[in-house]
Amino acid sequence: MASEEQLKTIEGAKVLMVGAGGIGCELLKTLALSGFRDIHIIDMDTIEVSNLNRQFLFRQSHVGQSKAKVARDAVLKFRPNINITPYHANVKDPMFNMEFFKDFNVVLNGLDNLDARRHVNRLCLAAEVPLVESGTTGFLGQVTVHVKGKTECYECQPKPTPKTYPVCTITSTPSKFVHCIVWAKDLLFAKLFGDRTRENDLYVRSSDADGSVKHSEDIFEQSADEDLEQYGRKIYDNIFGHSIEATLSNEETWRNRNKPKPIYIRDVLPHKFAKPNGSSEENCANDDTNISAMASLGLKNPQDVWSLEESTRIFMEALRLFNEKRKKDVGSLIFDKDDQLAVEFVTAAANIRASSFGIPLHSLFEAKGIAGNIVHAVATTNAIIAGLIVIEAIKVLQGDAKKYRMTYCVEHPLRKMLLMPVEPFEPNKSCYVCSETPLLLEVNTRRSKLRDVVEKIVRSKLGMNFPLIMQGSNLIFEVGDDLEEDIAASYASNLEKVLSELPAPVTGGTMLTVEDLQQEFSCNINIKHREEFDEETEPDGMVLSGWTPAAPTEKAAHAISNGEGTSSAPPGTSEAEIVDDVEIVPAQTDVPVGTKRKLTEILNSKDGGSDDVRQGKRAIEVDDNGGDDDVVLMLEENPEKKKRLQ
Ligand SMILES: Nc1ncnc2c1ncn2[C@@H]1O[C@H](COP(=O)(O)OP(=O)(O)OP(=O)(O)O)[C@@H](O)[C@H]1O
Ligand SMILES: [Zn+2]
Repeated sequence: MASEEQLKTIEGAKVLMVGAGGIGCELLKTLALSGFRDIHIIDMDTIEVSNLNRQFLFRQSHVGQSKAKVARDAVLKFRPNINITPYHANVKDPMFNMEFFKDFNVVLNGLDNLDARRHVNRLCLAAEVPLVESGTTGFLGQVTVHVKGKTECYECQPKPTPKTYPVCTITSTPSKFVHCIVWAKDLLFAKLFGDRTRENDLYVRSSDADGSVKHSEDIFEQSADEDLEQYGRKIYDNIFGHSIEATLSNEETWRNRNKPKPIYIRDVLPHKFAKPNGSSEENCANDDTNISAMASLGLKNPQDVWSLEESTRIFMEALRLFNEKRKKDVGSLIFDKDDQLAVEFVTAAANIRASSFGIPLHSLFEAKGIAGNIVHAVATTNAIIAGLIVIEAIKVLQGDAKKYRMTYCVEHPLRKMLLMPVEPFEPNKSCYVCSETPLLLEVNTRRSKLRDVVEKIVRSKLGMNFPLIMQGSNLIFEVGDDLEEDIAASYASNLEKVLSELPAPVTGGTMLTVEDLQQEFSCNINIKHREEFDEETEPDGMVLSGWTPAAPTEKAAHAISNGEGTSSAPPGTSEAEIVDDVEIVPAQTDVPVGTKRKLTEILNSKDGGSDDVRQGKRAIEVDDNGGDDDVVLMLEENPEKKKRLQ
């Protein structure tokens, strides 16, 4: 229960929530029930069926409607006298500018992507409004507090880039199911149904009539004398048969690996693959996203693992359906985890490849999770996180800086849950966002074009949407709808010039100023000329640095991926092991049962004692503030140990 003083603060506060999804629904409900009376919500999405299992403010009848608006209506039903203002819009829209942000006492994020989080962080810094940031990944989650000048900003700690795999593992030597999924989704699916003019590492071979193998790109084209079944069989044999055969010819590759087995369709489906009788196509053909190869083959349970024959049938049927029912999309499709037919095709192709490489097969449900980079959301984690957001918001509104906590919800290797509150970190002095520290860009100024810097650095690494680039007082590039024609043309021509040949040349020693007026954000980049870059480790052909995390031994925060490397992981996890996008956090303590220790002591303890913890021999209570009520408990063997969570 809130104290009277807290209630007064709560009732007078104007709060902005960004995101009305899994965390957002919980948060809006908790805010309303805690007494908040003036809440604004921005969400750009409409409700999807897949949201209904956890976004409890939404019902089947709301599918297709604005999340922000429906969330408002649902909460007003039980709190009719409060003000909730919904915006069905992207938080990056220009209307949500610094002036808009300034109007709020606190901003609460319930987002799911790095881009939007960075954008909100920058506007909160510019408007000097405190931000309570959050994220969840399955059982993991965190709430962090960002107050300009007092605590670190959301970008003070570098975020990890999403996990990538070496191309050769994907194209030639997969050893895990995820490698097969990446191959099926990013190479095969893209090649067959996406933009064929794009570079694609799928290396395929086609056999001549006489059986010899020749390299051929055009096997992906259906030739005039082929029907769809022949076309499908040709592709199947090439990617699962001939190309495997070809990689086997390189003995060296297989010296220490299990050799894959080529698969030819005649051995799996010897007879013509007739269109199934009584298929349910009629029932589902109206909506593209409902067209399903599983439905037309009568396979119902997404949790079943298909046999090689079933995967082969799905592969052929999905290929047919794309070409017959979704012909208009073919050539421009991008894999989408909510596109049923795309998921079916990718699952089937990944499983056929997995069969070939002796990798365990997976169900469509599992494959979809891997392909969509999905860690299935846990409603309870969202509810816990929403509660913690409100607790921090109240502290922020009361200006109770000493009590701010960043709280991490950790799934321990033993699958015991741990809530871990830590004092927020100070701003990182080398953060290019909240301090004025310049960045350093090593680049070959005689080879790289301005376009490379804009795309690879300014947009991608710095997350700017409307960048403006200056060399000294010379404007060399700007994005905007209202540019005069001749200026727009000169910027367009600058993009194609190498840096050293720009009208205001950019060479070693030059300092660039990069601004995003919409984000009210600007930073400086010192340029250092470098001739060579390592293709493997520096694929961008340029390296941005000068922005380092705060020293890990003091207070370290890392990031657990949430969708796109978005959320943060607990302190003391600097050696966290990243396994398929989820960080596994090593246990870090050696404390006798029942002992209370300050969190910093525990995090700094060298010997770790983590084996004991992993084996369930100890119970640890972490009290970060000698009796403060932010107490965390990890229970091992003895389940009746004290439980006190906030
Ligand atoms: N730039 C943005 N502007 C406004 N809202 C955004 C922006 N980016 C993300 N969101 C919203 O943040 C919410 C995040 O919620 P959540 O993580 O539960 O994702 P979801 O899309 O609802 O579910 P899932 O991705 O798991 O299917 C979404 O409702 C999404 O629309
Ligand atoms: Zn910062």
